[in-house]
Formats: sequence, structure tokens, C-alpha cells
Amino acid sequence: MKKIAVLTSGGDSPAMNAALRAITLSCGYHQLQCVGFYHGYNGLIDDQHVDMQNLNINSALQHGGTILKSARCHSMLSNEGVMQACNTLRKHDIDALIVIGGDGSLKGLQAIKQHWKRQVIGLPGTIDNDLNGTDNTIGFSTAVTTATHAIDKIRDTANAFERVFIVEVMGRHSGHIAFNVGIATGAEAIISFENFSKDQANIKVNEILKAIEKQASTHGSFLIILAENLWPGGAQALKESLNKQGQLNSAMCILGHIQRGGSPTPEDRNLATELGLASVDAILNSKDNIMIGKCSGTVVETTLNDVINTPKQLNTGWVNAHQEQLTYYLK
Ligand SMILES: Nc1ncnc2c1ncn2[C@@H]1O[C@H](COP(=O)(O)OP(=O)(O)O)[C@@H](O)[C@H]1O
Ligand SMILES: O=P(O)(O)OC[C@H]1O[C@](O)(COP(=O)(O)O)[C@@H](O)[C@@H]1O
Repeated sequence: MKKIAVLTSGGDSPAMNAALRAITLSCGYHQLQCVGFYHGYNGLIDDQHVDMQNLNINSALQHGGTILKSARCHSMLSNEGVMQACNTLRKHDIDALIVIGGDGSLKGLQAIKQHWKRQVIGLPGTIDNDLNGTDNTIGFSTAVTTATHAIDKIRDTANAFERVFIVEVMGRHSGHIAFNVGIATGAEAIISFENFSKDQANIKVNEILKAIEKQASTHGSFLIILAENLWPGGAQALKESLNKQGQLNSAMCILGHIQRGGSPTPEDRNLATELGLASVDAILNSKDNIMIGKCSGTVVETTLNDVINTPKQLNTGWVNAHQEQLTYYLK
């Protein structure tokens, strides 16, 4: 009987459980053994494993997080760590390894592939949507939905007080969340990696203050979506600059990890299920060294090399639409 191993790694993303469920059920259907490793690559290094058939996988479907737990694992950045992970795979006579995670996790999978010659398959699991080879990553839809609902509430109070609000969203170093959430919430300004560089901070503050002045004569509130890890000094520093130079009482909110958790959207559950099933099919079809994603409605395979080495650009149409048509009245 073929033995398949699976683990979830890096930042957890909603609907990782849906992918685990699909993989476990598909393995059962095809009479394959399915072994889960806990805590990302740590569980592979320390041999913390579970027979996936023994987990109550169905009841996990509607929950965020991951029943296999997730973690970042420093040991994987050394050759010894990678070798230890490979030893565990050999010890259990694993035939194929599926890793659900972001670009770091897929780099880890590539490192394993260099020392372990059996099949490796990646699934795109990150809220950031920063992986080439799939239109959407598993978890992105839920993160955008959660952030949109939270910001809609902030907008209510911003409207009531005719107040400027800065909301910082996640995304690590990409603006997929910032632009999708910013456009969905009708933000007056989006500050993200695609339209801002750190040396433009003073120019940006002046530009925003002018736009706020114009906005005051239409409807009162002014919403700024800020990508994390971008503004020098963070959202607090932006707030202080606006308040000082514009004599404002703007407020700031960092949405943080609420974007990573919660019940996954049906879109995320179904994407995770489809990709989970496809990963087991790929193993049965002797595929190797690939990530499985979905582009334009079709399940696609991309080499790990191409996923890792080709940055996924944000649709420039989205960036331009926001800066031109959707905020023309603020110019
Ligand atoms: N270059 C690398 N070589 C080996 N393992 C890596 C490498 N980069 C990341 N990893 C492993 O993948 C884990 C998750 O990566 P990280 O970048 O934190 O999250 P994500 O996979 O969500 O992008 C890391 O903690 C580490 O164990
Ligand atoms: O929870 P941590 O370890 O502070 O990491 C925060 C980072 O994780 C994320 O939520 C998800 O990123 P990854 O999927 O690449 O791990 C990022 O948006 C954020 O920058």
C-alpha cells in the first residue's frame, strides 16, 4: 500500500483543514495510507505523526486553523534539519509528501527534494495570495472577506464621526489583500507595495491631506488601507504625521491575525477541496516537484521552481482603477 504524508506549514490559513479532509478521504478511497505530521516541518524533524484516518477530519472542515497545527521551523534552514526531515520520511517509508503552505514552505519542500528522491507536491496555503501558479491561494478569500466585514464596521463609526481611519492589513510584502479589501470597502486611499515606496512618505502625507480636504465637502469619513511592513514607523507613525500636519484626530486600527482565522468562505473550502483531491491524483499519476493551483477555472500544475522564482504580480488594472477612476474626485 502506497504511503502518503501531509503537513501544514508557515502561517496557517483558513481552509487548510478542507484540504486535509480532501486528501485524507481521497487516500481512503484509493486505498492509500495517509500520515500527518504535526507543527509544520518541526513534526517531520521530530517525528510527531498521526494516522490521518484516526482524526475527526469531517468536523474540521468549517473551522480555520489546522488540525495538524502549523509552525515556522528554523531547523529547516540548515542542512542538518533538512537531512533529519528526510530521515523521518525514509523511516516511515513514505512514497510521497504533500506540503500545504506559502512560498517559504515550498522552498522547504524543494530542499527536501534535493535529498529525498520520492514524490513531492505543494499546495498553495497562505492568506497573502503571493504565489505564482494559482489565481487564489487557499485562505485568501476568507482573509479578504473577514477584513472587509471588519472594515465595514469601522466605516460606520468613521461616518458617524466624520473621521479619518487608517486600517493596516496583512499581506507580508504584497498588496493582494490591501487592494482587494481596499476596493471592496471603497477606501479613499490604498497604500501598498505596488504604489508606494518608503522614500515617498512626506509626499504621500501631503497628497492624502489634500484628498481629505476635498473629501470633507462630499461625505465625511476617509478610509486609508495600509499594507503591513511598509510605512516607516508603521500605521501609528502615519497617524501621527496626519494628525500633526493636518490638525486631525485620525484613528488607527491594525487588523492583524483576525485575518488569518475564522470559518473559511465556501469559495476557500471548495478551492482547498479541489486542490486536495488533485494532489492525490497527481501522486497516482507519478507527478513530482510541482505545486497544484487553479488558474482561470482550471486546475494547473506548476513546477516548484517556477512558483518560487517567479513573483506573482498584482493585477495592475486593479491598482490603476483605484488610483484613477475610483478616486478621481479626490484629485
Ligand atoms: N529556503 C528555505 N529552505 C528550507 N526551508 C525553508 C526555507 N524557507 C522557509 N522554509 C521553511 O518553511 C517554513 C515556512 O516558511 P515561511 O516563509 O515562514 O511561511 P510560508 O510558507 O507561509 O511562506 C519556515 O519556517 C521553514 O521551516
Ligand atoms: O503570525 P506571524 O508569524 O507574525 O506572521 C505574520 C505573517 O503571516 C501572514 O499572516 C501569512 O504569511 P505566510 O502565509 O507567508 O506565513 C502574513 O500576512 C504576515 O505578515
